[in-house]
Formats: sequence, structure tokens, C-alpha cells
Amino acid sequence: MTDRSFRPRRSVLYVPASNEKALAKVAGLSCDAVVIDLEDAVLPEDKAAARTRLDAFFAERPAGREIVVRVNALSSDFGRDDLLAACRWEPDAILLPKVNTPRDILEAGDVLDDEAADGIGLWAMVETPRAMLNLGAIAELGRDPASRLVCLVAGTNDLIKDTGVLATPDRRYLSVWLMQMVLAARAGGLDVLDGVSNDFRDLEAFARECAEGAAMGFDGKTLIHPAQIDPANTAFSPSPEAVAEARRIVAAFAEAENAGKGVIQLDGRMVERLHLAQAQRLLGKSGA
Ligand SMILES: CC(C)(COP(=O)(O)OP(=O)(O)OC[C@H]1O[C@@H](n2cnc3c(N)ncnc32)[C@H](O)[C@@H]1OP(=O)(O)O)[C@@H](O)C(=O)NCCC(=O)NCCSC(=O)C[C@H](O)C(=O)O
Ligand SMILES: [Mg+2]
Repeated sequence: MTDRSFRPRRSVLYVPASNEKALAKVAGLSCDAVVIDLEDAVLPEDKAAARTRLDAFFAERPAGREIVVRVNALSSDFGRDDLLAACRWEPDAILLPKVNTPRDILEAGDVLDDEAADGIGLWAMVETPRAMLNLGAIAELGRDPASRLVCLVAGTNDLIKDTGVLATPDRRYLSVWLMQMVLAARAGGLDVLDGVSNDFRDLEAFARECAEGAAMGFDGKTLIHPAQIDPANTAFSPSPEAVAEARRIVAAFAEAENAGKGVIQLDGRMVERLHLAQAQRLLGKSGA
């Protein structure tokens, strides 16, 4: 059964499966997860060699972080072979690109079931106009553990390409779709990751985009370059102030005088048990 316990996913770095040097770096990186990419980062003529390279990579699998493989779409020439190979490698999860409907996820899940690939979760890219229109139904799969779906990933480059929306530094035209992804993910009990920032040399702009993603409610951000890891870890970790406040709420509800109360006051503010649950979740995330 897919593991649904909390995993930090603040920083999730794409690593091209065709890049031997980049793969060798994975063990030493401080990101929470890597996505080894067999899809857009690998040319069609290099796909088979990339798969062979991953046989060697997974034979000496680096410990210490979640490892996800992005396969090609099942509808492509490479998708089925990628999925079967990934079942052998036993990554923590498989990321499905160009998902359009819930059926795309169920079909991949059927292959994993046939291969008895227990314990491999599914992540889904939200990067096509059809996925946006079917978002509610896609996220609903998260409510059924048998679907294996645990995480949605924004594919902003493909969304921009397929819709013609103007890409601006403040992502003003994309934000409405990004917020819908967060809402859908929460409805389905899923994690959700923000899209990549292509300009990997401008770390100031990147920090701003991370802060914006965290404010929108994303669990973390997908990355393309190691320089983006530390800013993402910082932005998607609860701040010391937020941790201190959460501790105070937990402590207040633990006081004998507040036992059995649904609502209390803390420094002149109303605090309900829903805030206690929120505080406990935040402390869980911070590892405190
Ligand atoms: C963008 C890059 C091609 C830049 O690479 P490079 O020119 O080598 O940059 P640097 O010289 O600054 O690299 C410094 C060292 O770091 C290593 N490196 C670079 N990137 C990675 C990485 N992703 N993982 C691990 N290691 C990495 C370099 O090898 C250098 O090492 P050394 O020489 O020993 O110092 C490159 O960053 C890159 O390929 N990034 C990932 C691209 C990718 O995977 N794209 C596909 C996924 S994004 C996507 O598809 C989004 C979505 O689907 C959508 O639609 O939006
Ligand atoms: Mg894409």
C-alpha cells in the first residue's frame, strides 16, 4: 500500500536521466526529493540509453531523500516501457506527465497493480488545459488510496505553451490556475507543488516566487538547478515565529482550565480547536 504519511516536499529537483554528472550529484544534495526525468529533458533518441543509465543509478540508490521518476506519457511510444522499468527500480513514486483525465492515472495504476509494484505512489503533472478543466475529478482520486495518487505538480511551462497565456515575472495570469490546483489538492487530501522557475541565475526573483508559492498554500516547489534548493527549503519551512505561535496554542489547550473547551482566548484573540489542529500540523511539518 502507498505510504501516505507526512513527507517534506519543500524542494523537489528535476534531474535529467540523460545527465550522468547531474545524477552523480543527487546523493550530496539537500533537497527533499528528486524527480529523475525521462520525459522532456531527454531527447527521443536518448530515451533507451537513459533507462539503462537508471538501472545503474537505482542499483546504488542514494539514501536520504524521496526519489521519483518522471516517465513519458502512456500514450507515447516510450510510456509503457518507462513504467515497466520504473516498477523494477522501485522509486518512491512515479510522476505522470501530460495527464488530461482521471483515466490517465487509473491506467498507470493498473500497470503498477499488474506488476505488483506495491509501495510506489503516483504523482500527476497538471500542465494541460484539459487537466485544468478536469482538476476536481483528478484530485478526487486522492480520496481513494487504491488510486496511489499522492501529489499534484504544476507544469507551468506546458500550461503557458498550450494556453498562450502571457508569462510575466509576477505570474499574474497563471495565479488563478495555480490557486485552483491548491484548492483541488486539499479537497483530495493531496500534496501540491509549484511549477519551476526557468531563470535559475536570478535567485532574488526566485526567492520572491517561492514566498508567493508558500503564501498560495503550496507544499513546495519544483526546481531545475541545485542553486534553487536552499531558497526553496527556507521559503517552505514554517518561520520561527509561526512555530512559536503554534507551540503557544498547543500549550494553551493543554492547560487543565481549558480541558473540554472548544474555544478559548489567547492574548485577546479567539482560538478554536481548528486552530489547534492547524498548529499541530505546522509543528509536524517543522519537525518540532
Ligand atoms: C538548466 C541546466 C541545463 C543548467 O545546467 P548547467 O549549464 O550545467 O548549469 P551549471 O553550470 O550552473 O551547473 C552547476 C553544477 O550543477 C550541476 N547541475 C545543474 N543542474 C542540475 C540538476 N538539475 N541536478 C543535479 N545537478 C545539476 C551541473 O552538472 C554542474 O555540475 P559541475 O559541473 O560538477 O559543477 C540544468 O540545470 C538542468 O538540466 N536542469 C534540469 C532541467 C530539466 O530537468 N528539465 C525538465 C524538467 S522541468 C519541466 O519539465 C517542467 C514542467 O514539465 C513544465 O511544463 O513546466
Ligand atoms: Mg511539462
